[in-house]
Amino acid sequence: MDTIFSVLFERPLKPDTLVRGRFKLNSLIGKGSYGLTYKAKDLQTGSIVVVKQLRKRKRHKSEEVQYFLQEAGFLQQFNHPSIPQFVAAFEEDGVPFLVMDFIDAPNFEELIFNKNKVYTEKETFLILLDVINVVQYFHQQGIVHRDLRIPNILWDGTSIYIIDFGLARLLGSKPSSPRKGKKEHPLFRELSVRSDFFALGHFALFLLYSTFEPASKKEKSWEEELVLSPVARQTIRRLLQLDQPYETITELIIDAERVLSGY
Ligand SMILES: Nc1ncnc2c1ncn2[C@@H]1O[C@H](COP(=O)(O)OP(=O)(O)OP(=O)(O)O)[C@@H](O)[C@H]1O
Repeated sequence: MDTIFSVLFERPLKPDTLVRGRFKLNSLIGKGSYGLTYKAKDLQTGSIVVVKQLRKRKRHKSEEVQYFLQEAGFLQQFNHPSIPQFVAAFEEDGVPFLVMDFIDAPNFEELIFNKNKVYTEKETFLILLDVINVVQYFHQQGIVHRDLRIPNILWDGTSIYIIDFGLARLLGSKPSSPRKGKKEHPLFRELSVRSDFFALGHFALFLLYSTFEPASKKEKSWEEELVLSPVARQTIRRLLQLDQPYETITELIIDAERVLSGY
């Protein structure tokens, strides 16, 4: 039986644990509030996979289990080279697991802050356009990601990947309870395509700021600090909903292409 202690201080499964007689765990790669994530080997196919395990304290909350299964359902439904391929979803000893392909690419948080990569306006908009094409794929299926942050967007130098559909929702579904203890701008979690556009505005700013060298200690706004072409600035203003927000992704694609046509 689970004690309160074992639920609150859940230990990750040990390396070499065999889950479902098929997935051999290698290392723990993430410990979020919702689950534990491992890199593992699929002994059936020989591929490297990611195994997500829902946390004990979430297993008794039907809403959390439902969202965990929903993430599995979305991955199963998707068939896109830039989204991890679904491998399996199952329960073992009452614990829900989700398995997907491992994507061997760094995310933009690592690229910018650990590898000190820098992105010009042109590079930023080329990458942004690739991200937008993937976002368009799931928006067309009525799904919003709601967590398009730099750790969830990966880049192997050639291709973009979007991971972590844990907060993704169907447009028109019932909003879930706000995440406890998380201070976040309400626009990030809005159940509309605008929340993904808002996040893409921040994503673009992270890339653009990689070239920024502060000239003074005084903090200024991004519009004062970054040297951008007028159309790039306008696109970001609309993504951040400082000007008329984009209603559809097609309008956004047109503007991103306009930025690139200036080069
Ligand atoms: N399919 C995948 N391929 C490669 N790495 C992945 C994949 N899915 C997740 N990861 C990596 O595993 C780690 C854990 O990811 P996870 O989605 O569980 O979220 P988290 O960031 O730990 O938690 P939270 O989203 O709750 O803050 C992250 O470093 C993420 O980059």
